[in-house]
Amino acid sequence: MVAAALHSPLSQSKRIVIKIGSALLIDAQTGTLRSDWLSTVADDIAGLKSRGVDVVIVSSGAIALGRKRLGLNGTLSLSEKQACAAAGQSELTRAYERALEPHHIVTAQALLTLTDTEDRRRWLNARGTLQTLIKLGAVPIVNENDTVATDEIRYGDNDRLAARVAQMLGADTLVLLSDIDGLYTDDPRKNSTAKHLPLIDSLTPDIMAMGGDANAGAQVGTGGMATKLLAAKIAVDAGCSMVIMDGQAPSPLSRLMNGATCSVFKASGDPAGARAQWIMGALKPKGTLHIDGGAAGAITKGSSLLAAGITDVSGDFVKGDTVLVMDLNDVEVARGLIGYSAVEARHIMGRKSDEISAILGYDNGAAVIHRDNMVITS
Ligand SMILES: Nc1ncnc2c1ncn2[C@@H]1O[C@H](COP(=O)(O)OP(=O)(O)O)[C@@H](O)[C@H]1O
Ligand SMILES: N[C@@H](CCC(=O)OP(=O)(O)O)C(=O)O
Repeated sequence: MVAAALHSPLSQSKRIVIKIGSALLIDAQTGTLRSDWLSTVADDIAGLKSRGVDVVIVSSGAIALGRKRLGLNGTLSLSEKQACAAAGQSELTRAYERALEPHHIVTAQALLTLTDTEDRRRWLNARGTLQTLIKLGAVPIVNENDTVATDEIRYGDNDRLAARVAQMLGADTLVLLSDIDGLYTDDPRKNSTAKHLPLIDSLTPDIMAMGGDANAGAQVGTGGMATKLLAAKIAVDAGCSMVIMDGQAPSPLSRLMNGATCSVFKASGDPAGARAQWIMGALKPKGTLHIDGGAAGAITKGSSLLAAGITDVSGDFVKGDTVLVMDLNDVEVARGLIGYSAVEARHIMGRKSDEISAILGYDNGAAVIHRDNMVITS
């Protein structure tokens, strides 16, 4: 059972993404899974969930496990890595299932590509699936979809994928379990005078330079410290604190709760604020929805926007685009990421949510704009 120490980086967390690197899961000598260690992680996860914390795992290890199963040694080509990932992924998922089953926790495999986290239509789909799994009490086990992820369109490391998942889900904490207890001023395996940094308030160019080259130090996995710093940038900008700790010994999350040495990268703001800024700033509106007085009242009180309150649709947009929401006097009330295309929105405007599937032949959910994807601007 995990009990939160007052000043632990996890003490205030409500939603945590935990990234587990290959070096922790797989024994470097034998290439086999460290299942005893994994069951202590499962105990920690069960403790967190019993306190009401949402937990999502991003786990590497498919390539390392598949390499052993397929009997491949030495440097691998990209297609060999992809083949190993395909052969190892089922074993990886099974390992989490076995570890969490005794706690009656359901696991769910989610394989994502770079495009799924960058293209907003796919982003909304992935987010919807993961949010639903969390709501149902399951623990999603995320990895990169290596089968389709070629060099140009792949992360290649799960540090940044984990940060994108944290951003997508509005997590407040991202924990990278690594083979090192945090960020040092230089690679401590090469420079014995390197100093440990317990708290990083700002990702200055000096800090970013401390990671050196990607792949430095990595024996079993990929990435080194450089990709962890890139992940930190994504996470803190999304209002999510990031922790790097040495996860090699058993019960890493309990140890973190009890004050284990780590590096904490402080979030700038909170996830809701960062998301609002993202919707308002970075994304150019592609269309406008006009809504009636009842809908304007409902969304300003925090409800999602339903089709029934929409009176007019203009512009040409697809699912995931930003649209403006105007009242009947042409005053902007809100803007947000829409769950339907312009064509679909024109078909369903003014209609009841339970009519959507009969009108379109499918249903992307009752919310034309979900409250989590909308900023009230009036
Ligand atoms: N400034 C630094 N601080 C800490 N570790 C560093 C630094 N620069 C490079 N490294 C190396 O990065 C390694 C961690 O990366 P990696 O092995 O890829 O971890 P993981 O498998 O958890 O993704 C460390 O073992 C260390 O050798
Ligand atoms: N998708 C790959 C991830 C590779 C990777 O990021 O490894 P690591 O540096 O150990 O986190 C796999 O499952 O092997």
